Amino acid sequence: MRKKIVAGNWKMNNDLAETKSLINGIQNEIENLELDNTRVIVSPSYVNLSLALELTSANKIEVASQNMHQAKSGAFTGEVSADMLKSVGIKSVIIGHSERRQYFNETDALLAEKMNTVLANELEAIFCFGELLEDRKSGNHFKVVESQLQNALFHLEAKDFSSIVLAYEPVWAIGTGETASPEQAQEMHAFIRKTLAEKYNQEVADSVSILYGGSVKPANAEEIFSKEDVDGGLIGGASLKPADFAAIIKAI
Ligand SMILES: O=C[C@H](O)COP(=O)(O)O
Repeated sequence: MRKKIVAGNWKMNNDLAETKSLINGIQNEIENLELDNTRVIVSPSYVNLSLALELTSANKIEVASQNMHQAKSGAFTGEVSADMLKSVGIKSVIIGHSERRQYFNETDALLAEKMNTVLANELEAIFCFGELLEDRKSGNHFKVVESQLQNALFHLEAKDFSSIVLAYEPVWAIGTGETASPEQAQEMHAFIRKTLAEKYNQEVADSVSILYGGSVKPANAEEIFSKEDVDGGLIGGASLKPADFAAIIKAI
C-alpha cells in the first residue's frame, strides 16, 4: 500500500528560533494522532536542518532538504552536496520545485542529473513538476507534465521509483490562493499514474506516492486528499502555522 504523506516546504522562511518554535508547535499539535501509514515531513532551510533533525529525532516528524547540488564536491560557492546532507542525517531531498526552475533556471536536464545524484547516494527525492498557467489555458498541461517526467525521470529504472515521491504542483496554484479543484488534481494524478504504467509497469504506477501542491489549506485539504490518486500534499504557506499544518495532517 502506498504511503500517505504531508510535507511542509518552508521555503526561505524561519530563523533558528522560529524553526524551533514551529517544530515544537507541530509536534504538540500532532502528538496524540495515530499516523497510520502516513508520513509527516518538514523542510526547513539548509542552515536549520541540523536543528530540525535534533528536535524531531524522538518523534514522528521527518526532515527533508529543499534542494541539493548535483556534483559530489568542488568549486560551487553557496551550494550543498548530497554527502553534506547525509552527514547531518538527511534522507530526503526536494528536487525541481517550480521556484528552483523559475528563479534559478533549473532545467529538466539539470534535474535529471540531480535525480542521478539523489539515487546514487541512496537518498529519497520528492520530485516536483507542474504546468504554468499558460499551459493550462492552452490545454497543454498533460503534454507539459509528460515531458517534464520524460526529460527528468524516465531515464531511470523501475526499481528507482521506490526512492521517489512525486509532487504535482501546478505553478498557477502555488502561493496564489487558487487551488486546482479536487477533480483537476485527480485527473492529473490519474494521468501521471497511467503514464508511469505505460513507461514502466503497473506496480510502479500503483506504488508511487503522488502529492498535490498548490494553496492546500485546512479548508480544502480533506476534499483534495479524498481523491483516489492523491496521496497527500506538499504544503507551502499553510505549513508555517502549526494549527493549520496539523489540520491538514488530520485531513489525511
Ligand atoms: O512546495 C509547496 C508549494 O510551492 C505550495 O505552496 P503553497 O501551499 O504556499 O501554495
